[in-house]
Amino acid sequence: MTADRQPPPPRPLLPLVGVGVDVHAFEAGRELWIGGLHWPGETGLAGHSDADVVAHAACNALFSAAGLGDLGAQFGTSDPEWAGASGLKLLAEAARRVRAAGFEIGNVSVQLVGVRPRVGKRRAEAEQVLTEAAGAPVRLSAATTDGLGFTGRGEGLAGIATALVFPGPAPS
Ligand SMILES: Nc1ccn([C@@H]2O[C@H](COP(=O)(O)O)[C@@H](O)[C@H]2O)c(=O)n1
Ligand SMILES: C[C@@]1(CO)OP(=O)(O)OP(=O)(O)OC[C@H]1O
Repeated sequence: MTADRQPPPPRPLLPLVGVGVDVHAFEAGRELWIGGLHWPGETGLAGHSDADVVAHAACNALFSAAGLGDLGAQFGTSDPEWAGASGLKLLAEAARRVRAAGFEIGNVSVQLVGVRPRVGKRRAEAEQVLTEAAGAPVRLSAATTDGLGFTGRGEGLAGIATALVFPGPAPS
């Protein structure tokens, strides 16, 4: 059998988990977008897109679970389509690609690592827009790292996510 006639891989019988991380440095003069929300008065993050580390970590976790690589592989910085793109746009497109690859999405959980913004007071709002974008439940939590590391020093923010996907209906 030649390389281009390999049989398709067996369909997984169990749900598949994925992991995702994203980090961006603060950059003065940029707007801050986190969890699909604008945070007025907060310093923004440097990036080719809006640098929403929560949405990006969620995308990375979804791609990881579905075996689709990662954010950079799917949304290259050379593509003007993603210049300035919102995290919600990237998350909606990531979810679309995961479903197109034959998976249903169970849920995504994301933790923001950093001191500011304080996500607790806007958690419900962020979870709503992220869930709408993914078409599946997305939960958001946060931790400060107690002053340690680059997040503790206020140099940037990190997002860490897990995602669960499961095989969709078998193709007929
Ligand atoms: N950006 C953040 C960071 C934390 N929180 C909330 O504060 C709690 C305490 O944080 P620790 O790092 O000291 O554990 C945390 O559990 C969150 O509820 C937040 O809202 N936004
Ligand atoms: C999102 C993309 C594309 O606009 O750019 P950035 O906003 O810089 O974000 P990063 O987390 O470095 O992922 C790479 C790219 O996919």
